[in-house]
Amino acid sequence: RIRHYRWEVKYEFKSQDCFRKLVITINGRTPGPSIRAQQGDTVIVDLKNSLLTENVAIHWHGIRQIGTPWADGTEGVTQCPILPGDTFRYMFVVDRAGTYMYHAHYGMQREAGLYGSLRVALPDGEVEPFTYDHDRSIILNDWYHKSAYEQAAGLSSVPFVWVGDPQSLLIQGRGRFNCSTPGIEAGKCNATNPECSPYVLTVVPGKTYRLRIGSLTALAALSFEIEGHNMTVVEADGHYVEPFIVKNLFIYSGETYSVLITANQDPSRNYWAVSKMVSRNNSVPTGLAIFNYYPNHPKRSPPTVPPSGPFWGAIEPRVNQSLAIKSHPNYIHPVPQTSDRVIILLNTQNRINGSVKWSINNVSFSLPHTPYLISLKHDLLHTFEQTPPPDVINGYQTYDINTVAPNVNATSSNSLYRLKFNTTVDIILQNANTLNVNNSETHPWHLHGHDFWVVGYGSGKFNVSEDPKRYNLVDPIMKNTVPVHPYGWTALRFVADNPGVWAFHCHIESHFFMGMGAVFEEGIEKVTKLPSSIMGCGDTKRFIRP
Ligand SMILES: O=C1O[C@H]([C@@H](O)CO)C(O)=C1O
Repeated sequence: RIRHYRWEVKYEFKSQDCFRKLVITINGRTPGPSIRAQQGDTVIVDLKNSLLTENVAIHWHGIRQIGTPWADGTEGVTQCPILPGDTFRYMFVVDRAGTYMYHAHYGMQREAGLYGSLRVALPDGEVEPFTYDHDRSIILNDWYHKSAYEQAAGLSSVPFVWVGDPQSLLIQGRGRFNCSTPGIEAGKCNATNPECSPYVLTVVPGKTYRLRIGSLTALAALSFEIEGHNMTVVEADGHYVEPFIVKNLFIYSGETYSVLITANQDPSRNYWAVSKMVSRNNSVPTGLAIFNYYPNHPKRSPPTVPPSGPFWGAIEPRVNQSLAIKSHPNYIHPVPQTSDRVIILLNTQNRINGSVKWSINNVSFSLPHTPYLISLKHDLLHTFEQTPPPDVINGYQTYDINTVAPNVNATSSNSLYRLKFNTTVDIILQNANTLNVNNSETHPWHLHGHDFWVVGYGSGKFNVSEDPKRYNLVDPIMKNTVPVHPYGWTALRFVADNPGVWAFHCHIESHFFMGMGAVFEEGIEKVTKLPSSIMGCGDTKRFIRP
């Protein structure tokens, strides 16, 4: 079946957290319309760019784009940006049921509000390995009052201006900013604006809800909980997990989970649903929604103080949750027991020409002006640097991940990794100290075009000969986004079997902007004729005939 959507993207003034600012909407909304499809459907989105003075591109997060690598929506990698006034057609097959998302993948537009959810149902006659009465989706986000431009300009200037903490946390597009904060321009903030009234999730006592939770934060790692209710985690990034129960769910930008919640508490009142920023010391107020027991009034505030959530700095519970996520025993995708290539990606914060950057193996990633997919398919190899980045950094064995590096300089490059088609690749994400003493951050890494097996996590420095012996090669979960915890490492395995060019990057918007990413090419010779609609920038203009 075909699911056809017509979207118009434009700037509008909105008050998501009571503070009025310019946001990017789809058909007047942020989050944008939810895409609902069934496994095997073809999704068509005709996207009209009405931003007037700004390009756009949308990425279908978690959709592997098998056979349609040009529809991945990653500006600079798989397509040229969509110009103002143009309408671009995204067309792709959703080949696997699960919980996915979409969002802008151009500059820092995602944090301007261009995102939404994409839910793929099972084919007729198939059932999930769990039961529930109702199915709901929410997206968690953080929210900044400064424009994406101001932030991007700050991040690329000397002296460097960091984006700082978000002003609020949104649950399904609604947050609360304290309008009495000193310095707020008169008329900019209105605490009674219905646009910022809390999101309400209404439940019927006794019923069980599948809540699909996604995070598209620009920066924040989150803990999500519903006061007084446990949650059973049953799905992660489109894969069934061996169910486990949590009181609070840690969720990183780019991840999705399904949890089951039974409305089994005192039905005479409402409860708070809370998102809290963790992993960085912060004073961002928690995001609040109302878990409304029918027939109580949906706007009635719960009689209790919202739960304050876990301590921001506790790493252990977050690592423990990562370790708890395993494949559901009846849905194991067997993982290859050996790999053909091991790439160790050392994550470092660096300084280049006086500005702060992030690098992988000392290479701070920058996008070329001509998208790789087109360059590689049409032999425009002069459009990016041909020396590939290293599989392991020189001196990795002796690199001290626990201190600020003695030499913090890195180089900037738009080179990419070329993978042999159908080979099995291990990626070790190795975390390290930042430019600040005693500091290492959490980075959620997202791979386009694939799911990978998460074969291991560890603390400290990855040991090339010993740690692989402890990999989970029995029932590892498959995901498309995974955290690397402070001072730790995360090991992934995937098969390079999807012809195309795929971004792999930290899903923190400013970190990718600062160079925290890489690109993989595989099977470019198997990619069929590229649609001319993705062309029009850089050296691709030569393919457009009058
Ligand atoms: O990339 C980052 O830069 C700042 C800080 O390290 C430098 O100001 C920060 O907290 C980041 O995550």
